[in-house]
Parts: sequence; C-alpha cells; structure tokens
Amino acid sequence: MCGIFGITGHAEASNLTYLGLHALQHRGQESAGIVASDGHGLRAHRQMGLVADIFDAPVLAGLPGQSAIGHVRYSTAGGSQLKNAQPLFVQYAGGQCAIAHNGNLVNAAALKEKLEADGAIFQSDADTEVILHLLARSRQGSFEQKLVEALRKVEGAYSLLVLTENKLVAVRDPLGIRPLVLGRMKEGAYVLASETTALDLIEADVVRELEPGELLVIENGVMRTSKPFAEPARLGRCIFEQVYFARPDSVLFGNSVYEVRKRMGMQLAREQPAPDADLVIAVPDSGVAAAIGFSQQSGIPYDVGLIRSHYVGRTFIEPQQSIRHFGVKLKLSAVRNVIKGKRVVVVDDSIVRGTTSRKIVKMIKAAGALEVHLRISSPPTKWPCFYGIDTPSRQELIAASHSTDEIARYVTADSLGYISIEGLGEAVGDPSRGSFCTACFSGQYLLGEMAGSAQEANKLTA
Ligand SMILES: O=P(O)(O)OC[C@H]1O[C@H](OP(=O)(O)OP(=O)(O)O)[C@H](O)[C@@H]1O
Ligand SMILES: NC(=O)CC[C@H](N)C(=O)O
Repeated sequence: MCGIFGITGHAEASNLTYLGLHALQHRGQESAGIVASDGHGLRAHRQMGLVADIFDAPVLAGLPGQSAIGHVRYSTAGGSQLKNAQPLFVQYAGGQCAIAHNGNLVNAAALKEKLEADGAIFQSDADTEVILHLLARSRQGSFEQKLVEALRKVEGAYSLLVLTENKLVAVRDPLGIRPLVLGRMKEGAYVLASETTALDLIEADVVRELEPGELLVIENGVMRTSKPFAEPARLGRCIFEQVYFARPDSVLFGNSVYEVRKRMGMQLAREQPAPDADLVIAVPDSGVAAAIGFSQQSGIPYDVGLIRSHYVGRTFIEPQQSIRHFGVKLKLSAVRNVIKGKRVVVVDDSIVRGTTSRKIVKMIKAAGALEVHLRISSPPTKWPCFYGIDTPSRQELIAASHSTDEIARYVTADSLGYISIEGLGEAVGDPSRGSFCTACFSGQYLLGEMAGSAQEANKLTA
C-alpha cells in the first residue's frame, strides 16, 4: 500500500520526515527512504527494512535542507529489493528529481516496453520509474507541464510526491484511489502525508485532502494548485483502506477510520448475529474497532482474548507466503482464562488467503473455547486489486474459489458470516458505493481503459 510523507519550509525537514514515516509504517514494511533538498541539490538514503532501523542521527544529518520526501514500501510492482526502494531519485537534463509513489499503475508494463524500445534504460522494476522516464522525455516547457504530460499517459492509482531542488509537488490520481492529505505546521511549513496520523504526530494541522486529479506545487513557501489536471470521470476511493489499511486514528476520505470500522461491526452484528455466544473478541489490530461495534450492537460482552506481540508487523503485507504463515503464530496468542469454556465470536476485518483465520480458530479452540463463530467486517475478497494491494491472482484468494460454508470448514469455525456489500456501503457513509472502488469484493473494476487493463491483467494471472 505504501506510505508517503513530504515537507517543505522547515529547517528539520528530514527529521520530521523520519517521524512522519514512523507514523506510516503500517502502510509498508519492506523498505524506506528519504530524499532531502537543500535548495541546490538532492541527497538520498534508502534501505531495506523498517524506518527505525534505517535512520539514525548521523544518517539524518547527512540529509540537510528545508524540503524532504519519504516513502515506506509495500511492493505491488517489482520485487522487494533495494533497487525498487523509494523515493526513486534521478538526474536528467532538467536537473534532479525524486519521486515517492503510493498506488499501482496498470499500464506500466506497456509503457516500459515502448520506452525501452526507444532506448530508455531502467534502473528498477518498479512501475513508478516510467513516470520519471516520461517526464525526462517530455518536450513541454515547465517542470509541471512535463509532469502533467507524463501523468496523462499513465493509468491506475497514484498519490505522488515529487521533489526537485526547489519544488515539492503533490499529485492525486483522477479517481482519488489512494489518500493524500495536506497539512500545515504552526511555523508555516507545508506537509503532505498518506494519512492524518502522520500530521498529528508532528503537530501539524490538517488543511484538507488533495482532490482527485489535483496537482499542487509548493515553491519558495508559496503554494499553487491546478485542479483538476485531469478531469475525474468518477470517484474510486479504495474501500479496503477503510476496512484494513489505514490506522484507526486517521481521518480518511472525511471519516474517522475508527468510527467507520465500529459501524462495520455494528452492521455485521445486525446482519450476522451469533445470539447464543458468551463473548466477543477481536483479531488485533485491525479487527478491534469492528469487534467493539459488534459487541455494542449485540450486547454480548467484549474482552481481550488474543494478545498481539509488539515485535511482529502486519502479516497480510509480508511479501512471501512462507513468512506470512509463520508470522501469524509468532504474532498472536490466546488468553486461555478469557476463552476457556466459552462460545466465542471472533471478529476480524478480512479473510484474504485464509492463513490468519485458520490458525486463529485452531488457537482459540486449543485454548478451550466451546464454539468459535467467525465474523468478518468486509464482504468475501474475491477479486484481485490492481491499484496497490498485493493480491495479484484469484488463486490466492480463498473466497474466489470457495463458498462461505467451505471456508468455514477450512478454517474450522462453527459458523462464518461476512458483512454484505450493501452493509459495508452503509458503514462507510456511501450506501450506493458510488464514490468508492469496491472491485476486490464486487469484481466491478473502475470504468474506462483501467477496467480493460485490469481485466486483461486478471486473465493473464488467473
Ligand atoms: O487471510 P489472510 O491472508 O491471512 O489475511 C487476512 C489477515 O491479514 C490482516 O492482518 P494483519 O496481521 O496483516 O494486520 P493487522 O495486524 O493490522 O490486523 C487482516 O486483518 C486479517 O487478519
Ligand atoms: N503499495 C504501493 O503503493 C506500491 C508503490 C509502487 N507500485 C511500488 O511497488 O513500489
């Protein structure tokens, strides 16, 4: 999913970027990087691993300047390798330029093939690099015009931060698939981040979300915006951000993520009750808000039945299945005294591959539960995402090939119930779901060429 953070007009730009990336670590754990500008040139530091392990005082001191951008990566295009770590950083005829990208471009492979046939030499496998090549080759006059020309050629999801010697540019794709929010510090510095939680940490005020199709330039402390640089045909905000990705303390697409998740849990309790249960527990972390909502709606008491180790990250976004498998066991353990002898409702936000649920149900039964009723606060995930979530093929998605009853048997639950897609729409405050992309649940990919590319790619990987 990736997290991006940028700041301009602050003497501590790279230190604050470090803090911002820390707050966005849940969006990507594979690699991280910061590129800073002192007004004359750019300096970069990128490495595999977690933010806290990569950056220390001497490294940050080597990134001086009043502007910086940073990235935490969860790979969706290109392997989990240092060469694909972001921000990508290049020198071209127009000067120096770094880019940090959240999202996924669906026509990157076709564009790359054309650029390579024309002599371009790529340094990474990441989709993001095509934007830099298109920008460098543009014959337009200004930097912004070159960037807009490049962006008109790409399709898919992109929230971007672009840094040059003297400009910080922020862009959100016309469908507004991934989030990007603008903030301001008391001293006047402008800040941009994937989620408001990063602004809260550095005590910046939230100004507003970037609009879909907006391009915003900050240069010498002055901000100007061109909106839209591309006309939005419709909105396609990622509903899975609300379900799983974002931190619950963030305000996303105008709503508190915590409140939205709690409403999902309440709706789930109305649609999929478990009247004879004694106890509601959550699969931490992303199932907690929904479990509290389920408990409040149903009147069944909530308790902490699973403990999460603080030293293991998110298992869904680990790149390899083998690590993911192991991660679940390492990460969660059951509280026997809470669970023993009870009929337990277990609430989680999603079942993607089924790895987590199967292990958890077994763990809870081993801890002495009489019955386990699994309740999921999103509909069955049946379709791959091409816009920034790493579920490239239908084979990996258990609900693509199994009915709810079959999944219940596979995970050894006594019952399994998902929220309906209509119920999810109610919970996110958009009953028609017209402003969201729900392709992972509905198979209805976004309109136009993107849908074509996505379905084509789906055929290739199915
Ligand atoms: O069906 P699966 O393929 O196992 O994936 C689904 C699980 O992955 C996520 O948890 P994760 O550990 O990534 O994140 P969290 O700690 O934020 O809940 C999600 O909350 C589900 O529990
Ligand atoms: N998850 C993301 O936003 C990934 C960004 C970009 N597509 C990459 O793989 O590096």
